[in-house]
Amino acid sequence: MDYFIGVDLGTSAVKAMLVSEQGEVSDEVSKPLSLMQPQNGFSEQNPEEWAEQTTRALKELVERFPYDAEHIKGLSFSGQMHSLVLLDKQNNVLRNAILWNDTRTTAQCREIEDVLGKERLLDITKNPAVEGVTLSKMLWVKEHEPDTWEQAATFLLPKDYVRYKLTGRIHMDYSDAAGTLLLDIVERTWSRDMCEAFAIDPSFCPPLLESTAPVGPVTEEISQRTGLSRETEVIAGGADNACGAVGSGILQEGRTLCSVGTSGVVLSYEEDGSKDFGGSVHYFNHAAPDAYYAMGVTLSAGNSLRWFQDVFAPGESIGDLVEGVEDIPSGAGGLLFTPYLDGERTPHADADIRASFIGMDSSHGRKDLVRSVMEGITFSLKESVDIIRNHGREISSIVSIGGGAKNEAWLQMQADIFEADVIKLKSEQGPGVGAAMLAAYGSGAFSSLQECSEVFLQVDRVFYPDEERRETYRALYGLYKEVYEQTKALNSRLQEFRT
Ligand SMILES: Nc1ncnc2c1ncn2[C@@H]1O[C@H](COP(=O)(O)OP(=O)(O)O)[C@@H](O)[C@H]1O
Ligand SMILES: O=C(CO)[C@@H](O)[C@H](O)COP(=O)(O)O
Repeated sequence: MDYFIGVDLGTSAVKAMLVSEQGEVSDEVSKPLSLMQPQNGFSEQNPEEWAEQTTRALKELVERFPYDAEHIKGLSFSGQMHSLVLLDKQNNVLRNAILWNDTRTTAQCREIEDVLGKERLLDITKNPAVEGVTLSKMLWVKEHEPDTWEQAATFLLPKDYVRYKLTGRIHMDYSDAAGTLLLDIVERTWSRDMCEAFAIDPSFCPPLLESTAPVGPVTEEISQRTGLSRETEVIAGGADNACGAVGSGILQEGRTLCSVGTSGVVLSYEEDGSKDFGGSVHYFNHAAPDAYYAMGVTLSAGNSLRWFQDVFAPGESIGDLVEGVEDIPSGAGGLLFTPYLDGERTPHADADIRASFIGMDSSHGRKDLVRSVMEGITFSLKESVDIIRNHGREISSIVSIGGGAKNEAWLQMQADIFEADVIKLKSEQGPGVGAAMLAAYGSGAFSSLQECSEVFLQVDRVFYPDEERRETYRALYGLYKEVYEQTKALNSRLQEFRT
């Protein structure tokens, strides 16, 4: 039997999964990644750690593989989006990567809008200038670390750097390039207008390819270190949300995805690049050929729960922390949480807003707070569902993936709040499964991703909205939305006290 490996380079961990040609996940390895937050709004990781932990994960997976490594026919990648890796002429890393959830670049976002005008920016890139996008991070380095910028010869995104370390070849696929704000997403070329406007030499941008394209074998050194065969096809891979979409069967119009990882996203398939969301959500190239998707992003989704566990339940697992939330009534006894721990992206592109608990009283226990964190994250994602619905998409069912989909009470909450059926697949690791599917299709095991999805993806359970809870949540959602407006000015005034 043939096997395929999907590597998902997330923010909290790199996960490698081995999937058989019949779509069975036969093994998984996860290696944690450290996050550096040296200052309020800053978020960085060391690219060498990504490469090292990925290599370790692959070595473990291959060591445990009971057959000859040549049975592993393909390997591909899914990676956290936008995070900037700068390389010098010898392809050495020049500084820590500035991550997708780093919000230091508000001034650079306004600069991008001022230079181009919002309309023209949307015409070219289809996306707004938000702190997450890679171009704003480049401009920050240019301004604040000119010596580093001077030495920079090219840039990569996280999984591209890992793939470079494994194969010795430099590329970027369209689905990830779309998140840089330098790609003309319809023409699928680096935008000459964007590069010229910000004095970025076209040679700085890596060669582009399809997510499904073969890039060559792993190097001899990596083959020695991991046990991987040099016969295994390495396939380019894609942005984690694009891979999540592949790994959840979001391969035709009308399909929608919700992911709760470190970030949270709601994403809907788009057949072409012609729809106009006016920059209210992202519009990116899919990892599936010739397709797109619209996507809203909650910056601190799973991260809000992880933060809560870190501060109030250190040493306990998130699984233990969320146990029993289903016994707490909807609305957590009048408690609302807004998940703006690191600012927000959709629907409020606001780096200064911060999180709140509203309505806390002495009857509330820890479980009430946990439920309200989960509800607040879900309300935030509902705002993205609404934007996509308001642009004419009917959303009656949503596939739910990411670490958050491990908890069934949360999936029920999603159904009640989104007012849609929520589908749980056999594996909640959409990006990893999607990367394995790209590996399988890209190495020739299937004639299309659709065909591959019919073999690889199986529904485990469907959660249906409950009428009574839906009504409760409708009322609470109205109040939730007011919290942003009511706390915005207060948060601006608190800014000077942040460290
Ligand atoms: N048992 C669980 N129940 C609910 N949520 C969970 C559980 N385990 C992890 N999570 C959530 O999933 C998040 C991690 O999801 P994951 O998809 O692995 O993220 P990433 O790809 O960003 O590394 C955590 O931050 C946490 O909030
Ligand atoms: O910034 C975005 C999407 O625009 C994030 O979704 C990142 O892609 C990180 O994803 P996770 O670590 O949460 O999977």
